[in-house]
Amino acid sequence: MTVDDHALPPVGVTTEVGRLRTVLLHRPGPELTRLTPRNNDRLLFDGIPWVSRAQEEHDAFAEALRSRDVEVLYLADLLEETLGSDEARELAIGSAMESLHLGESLRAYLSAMLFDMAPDDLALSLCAGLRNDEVRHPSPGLVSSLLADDDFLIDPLPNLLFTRDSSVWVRDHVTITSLAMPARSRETQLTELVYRHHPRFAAVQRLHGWDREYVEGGDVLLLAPGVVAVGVGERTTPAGVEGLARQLMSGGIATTVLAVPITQDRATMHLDTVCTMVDVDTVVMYPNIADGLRALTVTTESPAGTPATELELRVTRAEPFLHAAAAAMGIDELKVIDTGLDPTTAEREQWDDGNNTLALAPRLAVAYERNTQTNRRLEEAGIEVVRIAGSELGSGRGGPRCMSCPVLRDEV
Ligand SMILES: NC(=[NH2+])NCCC[C@H](N)C(=O)O
Repeated sequence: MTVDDHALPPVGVTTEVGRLRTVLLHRPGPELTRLTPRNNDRLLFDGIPWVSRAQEEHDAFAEALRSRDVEVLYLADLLEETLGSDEARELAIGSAMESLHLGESLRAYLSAMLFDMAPDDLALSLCAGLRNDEVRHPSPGLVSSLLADDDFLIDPLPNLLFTRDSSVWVRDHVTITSLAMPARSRETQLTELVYRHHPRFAAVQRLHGWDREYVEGGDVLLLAPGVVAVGVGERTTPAGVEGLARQLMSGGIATTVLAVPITQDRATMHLDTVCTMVDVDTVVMYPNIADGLRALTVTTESPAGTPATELELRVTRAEPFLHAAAAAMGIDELKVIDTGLDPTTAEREQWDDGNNTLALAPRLAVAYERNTQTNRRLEEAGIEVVRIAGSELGSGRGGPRCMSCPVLRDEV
């Protein structure tokens, strides 16, 4: 099949705040029903969400975007469409069957069973997982007899909800990230599959990959065209930021990468849990860290086109993040909206993703309604806030930015 590139919908993102045109979301589905008090920590949820309410909240989020002319793509739809191809189906099943828990007989049986499934059922099994007692093996072998009924043969992926983390668009390239926590590592096998095999993305160039150094999308902030900040902490590793910087610079997609160390802590797992952009020169930032955040600036003298591994990188000493960012962006000052909150309120609202806003355009951002004080301060600073409910969605520790992967934004 040859693809006419011109017929494909446009893609590309150069900043955090250009008018949002197309976004990738994942409507929470049956994978959330897999969460129990015994597995929620391992699966990176802080509670057990009420699933139907989480879906209502998510539908309202999607509707808030659509009503502002944003095209909403759903990961499950793209995955199902992708799995129509035998090649994609084989790859998807092959990588889901790599788990060492399975053993040869069960692996062979399951692979055949999955291959016979219709694309929608297969997509469901890959996302919601498969339990031992859900497989009707006519003569259960050693492994399925020894495993408990409720052991997962394919682990569920409740964090698919946070589409921000599993891919990042930088200009017209898509970065397939590599997720650090075992509970999430399969997610990027699925995003890579979609970007590789779905006809909509047939002309798109991919960077990085699910099997490379850890880089998570929540750590990546497109400060300005060609200037990318990358948080380094619990998720993205030092080697991850170097790997990404090399590819962005080799491809001529970025000229400067700021590596931003963040505390290795659940509350600050990604840079976007403490800092997001709401205008071309303005961020909202968790006040308890605003002064302490630092950055190393990475640039290169090697010309674009130099192979990523051969690029000579120049790295500065760590300096205050706000200075480094402004210098890299070529502006006098990167403004911080001072939410002015007392440390306890700030800590509570940061935990509930108060700083995790999704810009729909300069000075227009989606935020969880529960963070009343942060939102009031944003409005006082002239930011229009689109409030959404997130009492259930937030139990996975992610806000509007985490739950969205922008695919197309206007340039600013
Ligand atoms: N970009 C983000 N801040 N994503 C939040 C991800 C939350 C998810 N439960 C995790 O722990 O991985």
